[in-house]
Amino acid sequence: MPPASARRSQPLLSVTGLRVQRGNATLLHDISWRVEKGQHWVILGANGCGKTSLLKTLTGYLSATSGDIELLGARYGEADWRDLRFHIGIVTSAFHPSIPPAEPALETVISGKYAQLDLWAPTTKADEKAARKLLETAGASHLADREWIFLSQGERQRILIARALMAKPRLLILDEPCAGLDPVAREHFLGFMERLAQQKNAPTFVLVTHHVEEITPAFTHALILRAGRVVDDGPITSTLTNENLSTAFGEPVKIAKDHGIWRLLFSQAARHAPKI
Ligand SMILES: Nc1ncnc2c1ncn2[C@@H]1O[C@H](COP(=O)(O)OP(=O)(O)OP(=O)(O)O)[C@@H](O)[C@H]1O
Repeated sequence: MPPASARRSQPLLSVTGLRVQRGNATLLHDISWRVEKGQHWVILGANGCGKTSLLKTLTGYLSATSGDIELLGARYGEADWRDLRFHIGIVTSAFHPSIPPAEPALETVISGKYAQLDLWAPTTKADEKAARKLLETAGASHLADREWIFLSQGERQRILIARALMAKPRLLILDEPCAGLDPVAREHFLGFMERLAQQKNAPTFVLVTHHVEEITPAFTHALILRAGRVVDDGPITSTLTNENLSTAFGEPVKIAKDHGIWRLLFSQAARHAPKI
């Protein structure tokens, strides 16, 4: 066993020289990224910058052309990615169509323990108890028996977070969790996410978004992407700069904090002369 000092320094996730190529298209170029325990990250970038490709590669749905990914010291390719995937919870609207419309929310949550969509395994009393507790954490106890088809967007996101937490992941990826939420539902959801991230023993959060307003105080670090490359990564205070965000979004922008909320300011010209 390595000495205690080495064990302490092992990152939760380490991505080195990751390149993903499909045909003539290079989706990700030489991505290196290191996530330590206790950090919470936001991945920011414009449409098409490679966020989804990175998430798919981390969760084993897209294979790397070259480079290394290590999760808790286990290297993809050497360890079975299906085992590694249990340590990564992911909440994405891409799952929505795979959830049986008549499945009650409680079962959707329980299915997370088995990393399964469309639960078929027999459930135990202990699973049910754990799922009810998570529904309570998500402020969704009242939805336990409600069928998926009837849940609102905001309710679905909470149920999917509770579902992801069922497997006790070390890393929880939230892929644009506020997409489709009205402004009030979004504020409530951000408050819920913030409380969850601040909890003792919370997994490390990775929030994927286009919107700096969604970066709540729990987030400590940012990875900024542009056209499949890292623009910058590191502590929020040094990465959320006018220069990095202007590069990321391909337009001069300014970043400011207003009553504790990050905002991106555009010049008037951006609205009146859209790029076509
Ligand atoms: N299998 C593929 N073959 C070729 N090109 C692909 C493939 N998958 C994705 N791409 C391209 O790679 C680029 C990055 O796509 P990706 O979905 O990762 O972007 P994104 O940052 O998630 O975008 P958005 O914010 O719009 O969801 C896009 O230009 C996309 O068209």
